[in-house]
Amino acid sequence: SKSSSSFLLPPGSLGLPLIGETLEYMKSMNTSNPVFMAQHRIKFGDMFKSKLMGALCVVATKADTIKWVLARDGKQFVTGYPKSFKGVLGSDTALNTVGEQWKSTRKFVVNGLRTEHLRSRVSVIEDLVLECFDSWETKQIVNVREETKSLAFNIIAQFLLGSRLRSGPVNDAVREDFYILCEGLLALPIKLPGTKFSKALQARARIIETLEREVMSKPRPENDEDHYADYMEHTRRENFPGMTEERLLEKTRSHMLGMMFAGHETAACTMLFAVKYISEHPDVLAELRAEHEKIQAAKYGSDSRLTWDDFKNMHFTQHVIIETLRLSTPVALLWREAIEDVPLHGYVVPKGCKLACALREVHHDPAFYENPKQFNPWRHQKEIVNPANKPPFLAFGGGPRLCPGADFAKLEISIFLHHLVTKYQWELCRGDEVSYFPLPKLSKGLQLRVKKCVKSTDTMFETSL
Ligand code: HEM
Repeated sequence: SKSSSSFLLPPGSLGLPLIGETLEYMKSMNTSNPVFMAQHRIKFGDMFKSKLMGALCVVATKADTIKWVLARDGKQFVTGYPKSFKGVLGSDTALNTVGEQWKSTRKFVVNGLRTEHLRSRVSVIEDLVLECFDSWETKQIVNVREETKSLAFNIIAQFLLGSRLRSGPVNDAVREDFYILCEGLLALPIKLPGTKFSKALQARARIIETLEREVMSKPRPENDEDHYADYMEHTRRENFPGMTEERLLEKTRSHMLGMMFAGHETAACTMLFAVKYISEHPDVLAELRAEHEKIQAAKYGSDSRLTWDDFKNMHFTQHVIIETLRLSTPVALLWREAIEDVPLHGYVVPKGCKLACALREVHHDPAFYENPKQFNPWRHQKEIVNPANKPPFLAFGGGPRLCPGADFAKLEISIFLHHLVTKYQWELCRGDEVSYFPLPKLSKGLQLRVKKCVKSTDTMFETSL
């Protein structure tokens, strides 16, 4: 029973009434060296109970436990994101649905992100990347956070709605509201005027209203994307009992917002941190530049466009991306909820209890990663030489819900890095503080003093700011 099994929860602390240890966790993640998890592990062990984001939970920090839990999605666990997630995005995003509804949405999303589709998207993504870099020509200092946020937004917007949401006032309005929406996702779900949660709900309503008035009501240009209409059509065909048109509309709205969220902040954050790390490691930048200059040189002219095969040849770039994801781990916690009493390491995760998978802890575990705080893309080369030594890498999750957008994200980040290192040289303006809540961020957004490459062999600036 619930009462007897809760007796078998692992040791831990439940903190203050209602909010539990949420503020302590957030405070720690808002520093450059979050120690909340490490300190709890020392005190209570690798699996401990806590109260985070308003819910009693068991926190798992070891790779094997996390992989085991993720593999049991839909069997002993279901997705268990905080209330604020459902409130802001709606309960029909892939991340929030379970059972047949989730399978149907998953099928649709995975199909849209298959290699054949990605292959045909290379040039559209490259157009948007080039648009971003063209705008750097008139700037001496660029703020990488702003640039990557708007680039990643434009890429996912193009993927979902094609050219109808291309840059312009509608794009700006939706994007600005989308940032407000994201701020409310992990806020306490308090609907009082002025709270982040309330502002996020208002932003949600405005986004839907704008999209439906300015985008969806306009005819779809030939060969253009319309994820919205296609998703509706797909769901209609699935013929779920009791699916009224109103319900279908709400489901589609929620799915669209979920896709925008899933495909935007994480990718933007990875681009931002990749730029930070490569700027701090000239040896990595040199090898990265060499890889991309080789790709460019093989095209017999710098104006030639990238192809899927070029992407497949960006081997070192993939190590840089994976290492950036390992070190920064954009999604630090994955949330599940037990649907029955689940015995785990001599304890019981009782039915209804949340389980938080601490991915960051896995990626910083010295048992798997030597010098885990060091940025070292070459460490992933060794794994290829000996796959048996492959350490756990969970930045894209695992089990049935493994991120379906992983290749899409790697593609867009690779194209971004290609044009960055072949077109620009830069110098880092120092003074940024790193913190990690809700996603990894930099206090000043990473400012670069940029200079267009005159010839590919130019070296970095000599002067320091
Ligand atoms: C570097 C970029 C990205 C990272 C680090 C990332 C990370 C993740 C993680 C950890 C999950 C699993 C969540 C869970 O199990 O609870 C996930 C799920 C998901 N991601 Fe990504 N993601 C990225 C990019 C993308 C992109 C570009 C898209 C879309 C184009 C996308 C779409 C999704 C969707 C729809 C899900 C839900 C899957 C499901 O519940 O079945 N992601 N992502």
